[in-house]
Amino acid sequence: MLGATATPAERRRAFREALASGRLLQFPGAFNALSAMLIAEQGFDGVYISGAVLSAELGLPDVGMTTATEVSQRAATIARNTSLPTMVDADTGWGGPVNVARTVQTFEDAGLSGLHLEDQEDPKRCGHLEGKSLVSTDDMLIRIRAAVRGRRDPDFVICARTDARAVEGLDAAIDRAKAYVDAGADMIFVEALTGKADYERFRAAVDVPLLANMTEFGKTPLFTATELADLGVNVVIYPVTLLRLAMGAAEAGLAEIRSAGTQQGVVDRMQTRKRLYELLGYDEYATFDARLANFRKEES
Ligand SMILES: C[C@](O)(C(=O)O)[C@H](CC(=O)O)C(=O)O
Ligand SMILES: [Mg+2]
Repeated sequence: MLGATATPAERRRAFREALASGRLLQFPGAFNALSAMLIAEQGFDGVYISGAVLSAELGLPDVGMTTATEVSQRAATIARNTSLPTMVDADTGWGGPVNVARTVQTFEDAGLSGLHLEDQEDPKRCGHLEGKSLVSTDDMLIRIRAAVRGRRDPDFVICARTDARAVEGLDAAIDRAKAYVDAGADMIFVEALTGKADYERFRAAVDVPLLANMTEFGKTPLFTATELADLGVNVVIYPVTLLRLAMGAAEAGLAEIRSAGTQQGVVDRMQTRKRLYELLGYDEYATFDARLANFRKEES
């Protein structure tokens, strides 16, 4: 009830401890607070907050048009409603070094547990599309150092994403990742790898936690959790999965109403009112304030 029971500091500590355990942590992407609550209820390790999803939610392509304020407000709403650690996509950090430092502080204040910054040039794009261009390694090091300087809670995780695999090749991507770690990155997001051999090379070369992106319709095969754990990956995100599932169901439902003139045929695919109320914890609110108890008569 009333959102997270753990403080942001406790969640950051828990995230650090979970990372140190070496086991694979699964972070599905939440498209709103309610989906984050579902992720927690289903026993996942954390919640990912995707730039692609937030831009789509605003009706925009994922090309860096969102503002730090828009993302932090939405991220804060999600973080407030889960006791799990939350990782947010900070794209290219929204500007130069001082902006990046401020971005880190904004996300700390928003209750997040960590963020990732990528080495693309603006306008950035989805890491699985063609035509990406990167900033130089030196410029990315400036970004990372600025993020580290801005951080006030040492448990806040600063993850550096490299998009270099698809642009400069595997060796260059590994060299960049090592330099990013030397500059203070706590974790490396290895974007758009093409197979297990790529992960093996990264794992052997880099000794901080690795994050794998299991986005659908991209360059990376959809490896299972067991496969990723065997590769030594520490965090796996499923960034857009819930949005894609929900939008697929919404499209089918709208088509059904248009063709049948009623939603009756798709009611059995819906989350029921009862499940929604369970997830939102209506009963706990009713216990907190007896005047709310009459909500409980709904059974379907
Ligand atoms: C992880 C990602 O940065 C995101 O914003 O969720 C995207 C996901 C996607 O577009 O499928 C990415 O660039 O991989
Ligand atoms: Mg993104």
